Amino acid sequence: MESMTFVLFGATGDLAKRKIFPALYNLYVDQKLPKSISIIGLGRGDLSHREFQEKVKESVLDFSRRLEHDAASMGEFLDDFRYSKLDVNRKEDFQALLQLVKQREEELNLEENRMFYLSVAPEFFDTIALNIKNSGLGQTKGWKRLIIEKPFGHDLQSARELNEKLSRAFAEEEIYRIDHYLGKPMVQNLEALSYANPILQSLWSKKHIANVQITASETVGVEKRAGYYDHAGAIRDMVQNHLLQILMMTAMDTPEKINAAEIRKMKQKVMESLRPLKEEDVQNDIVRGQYISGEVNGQYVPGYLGEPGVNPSSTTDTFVAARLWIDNPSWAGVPFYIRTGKRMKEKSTRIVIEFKNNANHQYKNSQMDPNLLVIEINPNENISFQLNSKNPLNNGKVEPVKIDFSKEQTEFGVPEAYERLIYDAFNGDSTFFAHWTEVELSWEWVQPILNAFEDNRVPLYEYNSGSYGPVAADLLLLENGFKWWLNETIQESKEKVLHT
Ligand SMILES: NC(=O)C1=CN([C@@H]2O[C@H](COP(=O)(O)OP(=O)(O)OC[C@H]3O[C@@H](n4cnc5c(N)ncnc54)[C@H](OP(=O)(O)O)[C@@H]3O)[C@@H](O)[C@H]2O)C=CC1
Ligand SMILES: O=C1O[C@H](COP(=O)(O)O)[C@@H](O)[C@H](O)[C@H]1O
Repeated sequence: MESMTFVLFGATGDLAKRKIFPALYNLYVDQKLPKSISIIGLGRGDLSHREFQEKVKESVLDFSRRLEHDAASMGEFLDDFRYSKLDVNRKEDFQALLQLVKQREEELNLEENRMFYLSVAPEFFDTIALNIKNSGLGQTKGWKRLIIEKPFGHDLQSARELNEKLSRAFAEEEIYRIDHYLGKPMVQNLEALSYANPILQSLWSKKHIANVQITASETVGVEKRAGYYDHAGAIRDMVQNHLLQILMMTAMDTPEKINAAEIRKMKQKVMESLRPLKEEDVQNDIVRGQYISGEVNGQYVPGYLGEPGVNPSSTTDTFVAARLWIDNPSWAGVPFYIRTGKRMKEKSTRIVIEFKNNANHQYKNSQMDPNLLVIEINPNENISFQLNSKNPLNNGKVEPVKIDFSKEQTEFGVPEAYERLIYDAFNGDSTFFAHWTEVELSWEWVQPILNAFEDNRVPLYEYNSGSYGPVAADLLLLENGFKWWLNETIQESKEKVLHT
């Protein structure tokens, strides 16, 4: 891998502490960091290089998936880190940064490859990009790349404005927009499931699939992020980015070649075929909810309006469910249902593919469950297939059987999303980063929902913490003769589990 400089804006923040430093450490242990690298952390406070290295070490000890640490190699890892004080609005701080970057490039004999990671509030993205350009940091003999965190804009217009500003300093192919769901192994696996399994490829369309359900439910509430969340809601926090990205990855046609350009082209086609929401569709196809108090995992928790920092009369959505239609030859007529919510009964991100069930027509009086393909993304990673089979222990009755394709976990766990994504960015592989066109098309689809929420044209249903969300979300499926396949309903089936 080429030598490089990694500049981290927001190096004293929460994301750096919990995700970015542990990811860099695990990449280092797995020998996936460039052999020669200079890592420069930035924050507004006064910190010596040594104090900063201690902070990095603490975060690795607290949050790394690896629990064993060798002091000598930890020392070597920390040696790559330096700190520079920087306020995004102070041009002279960018000059000081440039001097440090150059000094380290000389000391370590690095190529002039520079990666800038913006782990700061989004309102700083454009100022930083501009200052990188104007200070000379962006003029390199090698490459330059920009990694940015979400949220990418607050609505369609602000996203477009932001993109226009960023594009004055960085070309599209230099921008890596992080959507950490795209770093999850099972999401990355979606394209392989179809191209590597001809049997699935032949089933993967409206001919055999009755509906697709994508769920991202969480047990946590708003936690300490009310300042951000109360202005964002589930629609901006989860739907516009993560859920639509999963939808694209699930519904895309198999690309001719497996590379970033082809995969992104296929994803874009899905978004282009997504039926736009008319004003009246929003009321019919979107369900909005907000949690009230209840019990989660046996513990009483307050409602959203009682959370610290939340406006007591807030109408922010903490739950959204939607019915979507992809009007292309593969999926016309197949409803896609998505839903996400905080303070729900279980933490579960998964895709359930329900196959068409002709057996009940052919064999009168039989009430067989449909075949289901369940792709569990988080917290467990697993693929299972539900078939119907005779049970010799129940008078040969035909019952659902779940076949489980789980992989053994290693002692250190699998690389986290941030490890995979940072590694890909080091290598210039943008396959699992969101392209601007995808982001723009996602905002275009979401914008009528934002307008309807803003104007209160969609009811705001209360749901109990610890529940599966408002009943209206069940009706969304019932209208088409379906139901949400919950973890517990799938597991209610007598299980015969075959491990690969
Ligand atoms: N935390 C998370 O789990 C997630 C965060 N994100 C996104 O990541 C980004 C960072 O989030 P997070 O780490 O939680 O935020 P924090 O508030 O914890 O940290 C913000 C960082 O920005 C720095 N900063 C603030 N103002 C300035 C300024 N004027 N000039 C230079 N630096 C400044 C802070 O430095 P100082 O210490 O000097 O104040 C700090 O390092 C945001 O875009 C967020 O939306 C995305 C997904 C998850
Ligand atoms: O981006 C976000 O994702 C998390 C959920 O991520 P997961 O990997 O635990 O599924 C969510 O809690 C947060 O509100 C949102 O900003």
